[in-house]
Amino acid sequence: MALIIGLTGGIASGKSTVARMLFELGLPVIDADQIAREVVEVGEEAYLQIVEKFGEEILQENKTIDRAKLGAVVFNDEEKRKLLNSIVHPAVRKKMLEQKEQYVKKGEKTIVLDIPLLFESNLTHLVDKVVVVYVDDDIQLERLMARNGFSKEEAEARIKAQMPLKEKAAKADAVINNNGTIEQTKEQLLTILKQWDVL
Ligand SMILES: CC(C)(COP(=O)(O)OP(=O)(O)OC[C@H]1O[C@@H](n2cnc3c(N)ncnc32)[C@H](O)[C@@H]1O)[C@@H](O)C(=O)NCCC(=O)NCCS
Ligand SMILES: Nc1ncnc2c1ncn2[C@@H]1O[C@H](COP(=O)(O)OP(=O)(O)OP(=O)(O)O)[C@@H](O)[C@H]1O
Repeated sequence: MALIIGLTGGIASGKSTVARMLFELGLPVIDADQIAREVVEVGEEAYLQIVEKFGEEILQENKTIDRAKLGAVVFNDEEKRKLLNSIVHPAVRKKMLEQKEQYVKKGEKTIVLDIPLLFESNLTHLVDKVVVVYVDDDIQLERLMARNGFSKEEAEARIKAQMPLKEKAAKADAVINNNGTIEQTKEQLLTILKQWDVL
């Protein structure tokens, strides 16, 4: 039986940073954000539904989805966010599980599912252990504004669309505190993996 690790956290808390470390350690990582991009490529079923429900105004000239525009809509309107989630999430879940099965068939002993909305979407049953990448509120806001060039309001709207990070940390099997340096984060990750006999 493979060990399935769910990697989650808040927006800009450092999930991708930790996912990269896991990948560099040789573990297969399945990235829900990446899959969420693939399932809305031009012509895909989810793409067609998004255009039908949100209108052509959320498209760029080359017909691909304008993610900044769609983000501005859904992170300021809960109903619209739920609508987008209901279109995108089933397709993401299906593809994630297919990829996981392929890794299981290949004989991988540990598989990581990087899922930002693991708790919000009630997907914890898909994993054996949950690691939450945690940062304090002020650092999260700062890093999100810096990385995406968002105003404080834009960044706060995105943070508010998720379960508070402290609540996620309380539900985790292990928490990585990513307030410090990348090196400190790596050390915490290695300790957890050793505890779980992954390394
Ligand atoms: C709204 C969209 C177009 C904005 O795209 P953008 O390129 O700006 O952001 P990106 O996809 O890289 O997401 C960045 C982060 O935002 C957060 N986030 C994304 N979607 C959501 C959501 N529906 N609810 C809460 N947080 C979200 C996650 O922490 C994610 O890691 C895009 O996020 C999207 O299609 N979201 C719906 C699908 C989804 O839930 N994806 C996340 C996990 S499957
Ligand atoms: N320990 C750290 N020290 C300084 N900067 C960091 C640290 N960890 C991550 N960052 C930076 O913070 C930002 C957010 O990190 P990252 O992209 O890994 O978060 P994420 O949780 O994957 O975000 P999202 O939910 O949006 O996908 C990035 O710009 C990253 O380079």
